[in-house]
Amino acid sequence: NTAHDVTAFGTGVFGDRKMFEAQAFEGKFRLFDVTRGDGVVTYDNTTGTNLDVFSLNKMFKDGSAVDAHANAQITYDYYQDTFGRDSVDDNGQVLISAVHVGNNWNNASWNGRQMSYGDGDGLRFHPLAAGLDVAAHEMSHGVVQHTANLIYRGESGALNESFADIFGAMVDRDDWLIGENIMADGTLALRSMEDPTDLIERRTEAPYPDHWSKRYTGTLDNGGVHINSSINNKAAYLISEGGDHFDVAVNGIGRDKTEQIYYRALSLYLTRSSDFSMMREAAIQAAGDLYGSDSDAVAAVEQAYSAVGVY
Ligand SMILES: CCCCC[C@H](S)C(=O)N[C@@H](Cc1ccccc1)C(=O)N[C@@H](C)C(=O)O
Ligand SMILES: [Zn+2]
Repeated sequence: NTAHDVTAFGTGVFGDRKMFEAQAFEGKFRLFDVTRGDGVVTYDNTTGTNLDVFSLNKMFKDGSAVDAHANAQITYDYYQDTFGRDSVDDNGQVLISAVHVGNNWNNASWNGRQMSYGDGDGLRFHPLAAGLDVAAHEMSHGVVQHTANLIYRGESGALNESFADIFGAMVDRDDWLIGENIMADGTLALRSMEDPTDLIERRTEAPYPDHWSKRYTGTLDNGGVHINSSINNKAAYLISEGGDHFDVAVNGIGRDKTEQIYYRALSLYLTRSSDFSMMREAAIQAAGDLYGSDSDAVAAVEQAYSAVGVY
């Protein structure tokens, strides 16, 4: 009685019904998708044993498990379809998600091996697994780890966080907001790439920075990795959508070219200690490789980084 792929069904955190690949094994069904790489698997951390989110029929009722599993599949497919990348390591590594981690934990993480999702406290966050951009954010940390492996501190750490947000917004493609569907406190989102200053960052109680001159230089948050990420997020937004920012006009080139430029910069040119200035150079080089050194893409990258004060 070998395991085999089945189409299963479930209800997400917000009651949305969805369909996804799971596995039939020994008369039960479990959230192990054998059709993507070496697998996409989701388990319930409260009972602690791997693969144990199962159902006696093809209906799964744990909303966080359903959302985490479906969102991991969507994000796996994004990297495969957009860049030809097979999972976080480009070698099919099993994509593992754990749900119900911690006690009403208001966060989600990538720990070097797996994605973990908290349930949120219902005041700040709803269960974080419900956010497609959360799954894409966390899986993208895995991609960063297997490429530039940017040190998670200071400017390289802010780039690490920014790449997680950039690809998060490219997977959850209908806006430039991060966490917009899981906020329980009435705020617009956790972060905005379109206008970072729309939102107050809780550690500094100041608007997120949208220019290098406004960068955080303190020691909180590993030197502001979730704060200064907004400077690079704004540059990515401007490259794609264009706009006037601090009297610099940027002519946007769209999401498709923008995601290719960032993926190439991340996977070919950036290193562990790269800073914002090196990010500018890597993106110019990647844009030139892809679209020509005198292309609109190169011009957009130069304009966007100048607009946020990075040279
Ligand atoms: C172990 C501690 C957590 C490490 C930071 C993780 S990678 C992270 O950045 N998590 C995201 C979660 C997220 C993503 C998208 C949308 C909403 C929430 C994050 O931004 N966490 C914020 C709350 C933070 O840690 O400040
Ligand atoms: Zn992160």
